[in-house]
Amino acid sequence: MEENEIKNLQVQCLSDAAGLQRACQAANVRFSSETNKFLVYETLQKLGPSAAQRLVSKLVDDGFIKWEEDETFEVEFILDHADEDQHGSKLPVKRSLPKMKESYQLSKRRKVDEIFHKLWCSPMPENMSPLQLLTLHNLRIGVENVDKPVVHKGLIPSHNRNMRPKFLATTLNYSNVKKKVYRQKKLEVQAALKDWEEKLNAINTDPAPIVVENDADLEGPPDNFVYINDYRAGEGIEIPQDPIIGCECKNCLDERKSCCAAACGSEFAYYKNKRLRVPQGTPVYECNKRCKCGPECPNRVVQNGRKFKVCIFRTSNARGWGVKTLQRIKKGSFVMEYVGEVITNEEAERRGKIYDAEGRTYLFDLDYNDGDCPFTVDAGYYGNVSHFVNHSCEPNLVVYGVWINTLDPRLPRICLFAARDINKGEELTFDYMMTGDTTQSQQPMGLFLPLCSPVKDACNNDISAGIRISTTEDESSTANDISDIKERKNTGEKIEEWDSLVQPVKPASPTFARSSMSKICERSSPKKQPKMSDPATAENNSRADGEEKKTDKLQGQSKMKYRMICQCGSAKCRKYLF
Ligand SMILES: C[S@@+](CC[C@H](N)C(=O)[O-])C[C@H]1O[C@@H](n2cnc3c(N)ncnc32)[C@H](O)[C@@H]1O
Repeated sequence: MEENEIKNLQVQCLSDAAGLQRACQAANVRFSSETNKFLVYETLQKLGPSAAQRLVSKLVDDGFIKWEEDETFEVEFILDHADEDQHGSKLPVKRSLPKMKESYQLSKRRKVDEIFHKLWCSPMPENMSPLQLLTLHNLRIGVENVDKPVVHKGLIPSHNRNMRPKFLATTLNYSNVKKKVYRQKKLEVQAALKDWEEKLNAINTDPAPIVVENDADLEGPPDNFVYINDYRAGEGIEIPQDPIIGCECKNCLDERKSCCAAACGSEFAYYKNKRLRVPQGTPVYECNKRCKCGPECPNRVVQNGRKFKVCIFRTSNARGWGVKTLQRIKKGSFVMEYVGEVITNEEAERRGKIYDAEGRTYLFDLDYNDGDCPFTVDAGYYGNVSHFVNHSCEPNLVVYGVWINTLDPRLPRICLFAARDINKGEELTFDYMMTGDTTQSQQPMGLFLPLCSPVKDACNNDISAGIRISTTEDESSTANDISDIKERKNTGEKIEEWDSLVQPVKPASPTFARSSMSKICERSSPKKQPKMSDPATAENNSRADGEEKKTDKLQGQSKMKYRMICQCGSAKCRKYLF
C-alpha cells in the first residue's frame, strides 16, 4: 500500500465480535487477552513499515510505551517460526500471529514484525489496552503531501477535528448499523451471562451466591468450564475422606491445646470469630467428621464454605475475567477455596504444555515438599469461582494449606484468606508466583501430622503456602480479635508473634512463608520458582518453559523466552506474570 493513497484501515472491532472471534481463531490468537495485540498488529501491517514506525515513535515520545533500551528480547514462539531474510539472519515472526502478505517485501515485513514485537514486549500504561493507546493518537499520515486526507476507519482519533466531518459523512450509516449490531449482540451476551449465573448458583453449595457481570466487552460465558464445589479426583487418584482421628472436646477453643491441630503438631488456627490467628505457612487442621463438636465449632471454617458474595466480572485491561467481592471482608477471614481436578505429576506435565501454548495458567502445584510434586490441582476445566481469580504482585489474598477429612499430607486443601481488610467492590487477587523466604521461618519445620498422617514418610514436609501477608498493612482489628488476645493474656497464655495479624502493630517488614509450597505456575516451570522481585531480576529468572535462560555467547547478551506481561497494576508489580 502506498502512503499517498487513502488508507481504509478497517480492523475488526467490537461491533462485529463474531467476525473478530473468527479472525482471531484463524490467526491462532486467543480471543480474549491477545485480541488487542492482534488488532494492533493488523493495524501496523496495514499502515506499512514507515507509518507504523512513526506511530510507534510517537507513542514512545509521548511516554505511552517505554522501550527497554538495552534488552534483547527473543520470544520463544518467534524462534520456532523464524523466516530467513536475504542475509540469512533470523526474522522474528510471532507464531500466534498471521504473517504479512507474501506480496510485501521481506524487509518491510521484518520491520513491522520488529516494531510489533517491541510493542508486545514493552510495558504499557496501566489499565490501557494497546488499541486504546492507538486511538489516542493522530493517525493521519502523509496528509501534507496529498490532496485527500488519509482516513483510518475505526481508529479515528476523537480530537482530530479536520478529519471528523469527512469521516462522519462517509461512514454515518455504517456507524449506525454497527451500533445496532453491537446493542443486539450486547443483549444476547447479557442474556447468556444471566443464564450462566443461574447455572453456577444452582451448582454452587457455598452459602454466598455468585454474580456475573460484563460491562467491558462482548465476551459471553466461557466454554469448557464446569463448576465444581470440591476437589475432583483425576484418573488414578484417590482422595481419602476418612480421618483416622477426631477430637472429643466440649469446647474446642478452650481446649485448643489438645484439639485436632495440636494432635497433629500444629496450632489452633482460628480466633473465636473464625478469623486466622496463625501466620502463613502454618498448616491448618480443622475439626473433622470424627470430632464430637458441632458445626458452630470455631475450628470449622473452610468446611462451612464461602460466606462472602462475589462477582465474576470482565476486566477492562486484557486480563479476561476476574473476581471482586461484593461485601467488605475483614483480614484473616476465609474467602474461598481453590478447587479443581487433582491430577498426577505426569498428567500435569502433559496438560501444562497445552496451557503453556495457550498462555493459560490454572495449575496449582502442591509441591510443598520442595522438589517432589506428587499432585497438582488443575482448575482449568473443573473449578469454582477461584478459577477466575487473577494474579497480583500485591495481592489481597493469601494461601493456606488446610486439612479436614483428608489428612494425607500431600493433599492439603488450598484456601484463600484475606491478607488485609478488603473493601466492597475490590478485585480479589493472589500471587501466582508466591515465593517463600525460608530464613524468616516462624515455626520449626516438620511439625505436622505425626499422628494423623496415613503417609508417615511425608510427615516432615513443609506445607507453607508461600504467600506474603504484609504486616505493614493497616492493622486495624476487630473488638473480637482484641478481646481474644486479651483473654489469652489474662489466662497467662503466651501471645505469639503472629498475633500481630490482628493487633495494631507498628510497621514491620513483610513476613514470608517458609518455602514455596504451592503455586499457580506454568506447569513446566522449575520446582523452585525464582523470585521475580523486580524487573531487573526478572530478566535473570528462568523462563516459562522451565529451562534456564540461554546466554548468547556471541553477543554476550542474555536472551529470554516469552513471558506473560503482568497487568496487575500494583506499585510493586514485578512486570511479568511468569
Ligand atoms: C487463573 S486464570 C484467571 C482468570 C482469567 N482471567 C480468565 O479469564 O479465565 C489465569 C489467567 O488470567 C490472566 N491473568 C491473571 N492475572 C493476570 C495479570 N496480573 N496480568 C495479566 N494477565 C493475567 C492470564 O491469562 C492467566 O493465564
